[in-house]
Amino acid sequence: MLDSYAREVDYLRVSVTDRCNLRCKYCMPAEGIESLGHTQILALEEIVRLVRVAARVGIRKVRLTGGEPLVRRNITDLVAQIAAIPQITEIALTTNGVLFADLAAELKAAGLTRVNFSLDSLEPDCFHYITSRGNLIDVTGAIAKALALGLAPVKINTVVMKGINDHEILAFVRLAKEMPLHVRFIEFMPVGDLPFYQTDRMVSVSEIKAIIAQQYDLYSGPAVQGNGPAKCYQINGGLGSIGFISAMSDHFCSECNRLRLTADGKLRGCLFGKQEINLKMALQNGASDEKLAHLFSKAIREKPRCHHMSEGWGADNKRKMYQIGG
Ligand SMILES: Nc1nc2c(ncn2[C@@H]2O[C@H](COP(=O)(O)OP(=O)(O)OP(=O)(O)O)[C@@H](O)[C@H]2O)c(=O)[nH]1
Ligand SMILES: C[S@@+](CC[C@H](N)C(=O)[O-])C[C@H]1O[C@@H](n2cnc3c(N)ncnc32)[C@H](O)[C@@H]1O
Ligand code: SF4
Ligand code: SF4
Repeated sequence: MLDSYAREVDYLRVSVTDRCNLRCKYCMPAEGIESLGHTQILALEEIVRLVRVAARVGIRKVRLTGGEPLVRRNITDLVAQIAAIPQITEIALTTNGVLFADLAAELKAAGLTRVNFSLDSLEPDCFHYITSRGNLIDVTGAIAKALALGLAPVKINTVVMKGINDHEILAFVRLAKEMPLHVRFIEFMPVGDLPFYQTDRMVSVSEIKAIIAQQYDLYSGPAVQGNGPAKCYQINGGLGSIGFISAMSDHFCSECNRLRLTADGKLRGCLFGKQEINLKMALQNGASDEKLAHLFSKAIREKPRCHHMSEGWGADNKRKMYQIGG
């Protein structure tokens, strides 16, 4: 379905949980997180019903995210049930990878199409520092497993932070050159009013490109399969590719194609907007599929033209990235 700015909205990002087994400094504080209770989050059957209804208004691609989607119990059943909805042509996952290796084969058998991994450092100590508790080897093992299972294209999301991991930019490019991995450098966004965010920790895409240009020529090539905002480039002789997600310096809102469903059942037209439609409440009040479809259409019609992130997150905006589904 087209929104008010003639953008085709066919992509739904579903946050299946606000919980996570890591504490990446750019996303969650290390201590003091209060998770939603079981009764507050959408049941798996409710998620499946909402995706089925969303398909009626034109949603064709679904991405499971969070929090960490793989900490949600019975996630494989959810994948299988969404994959069984005839209009849904793609079901993808964004994960930190920690639990992926053990679940990979069953997720693929259930119908998972592809997977994006968050990986911000290739150095064990730096990785542990950024994630507050993670082991790099779990994630590299998970990535190897995804490649072995042919869940291609396998993408890597790397949030670049000045003085933290910006010295590894060229190492990530080398990784994308030597392996069939699609590394996307992401600008650090001030999502969720986090104390760790500082304007001078953000490294812009143009700064990242200047560092890469010291050693590599990037050139435009065939687009990598995807529905997201990354701009993709090839490396001479490379097996993978490099992408840039310039959420801050050059936002991509004019091409936005997505809605977001939060773990507690709120439908959002924009990652940064404050407007939400309470689908959990509608479900509890016995809403029919027609009524729910109407609410999805309303979210699409009222999708904002673009974000206003430079104005800050707003003290009244209590939402965090891990609650919205990054
Ligand atoms: N500003 C903004 N950033 C987004 C949006 N969607 C994704 N991002 C950023 O892009 C990163 C990568 O997103 P992924 O979850 O891997 O999904 P994707 O890029 O849509 O996936 P592909 O379909 O593989 O292109 C996220 O972590 C966010 O930082 C969005 O709608 N707005
Ligand atoms: C919130 S996580 C959820 C999925 C999963 N736990 C993971 O880490 O891939 C989704 C994505 O959001 C990104 N993200 C979180 N906080 C961010 C921030 N402040 N700026 C930019 N990207 C951020 C992460 O890098 C990750 O790729
Ligand atoms: S980015 Fe993903 S893995 Fe890291 S804390 Fe946020 S939800 Fe967890
Ligand atoms: S900031 Fe909002 S409008 Fe812009 S791309 Fe992200 S979700 Fe879409």
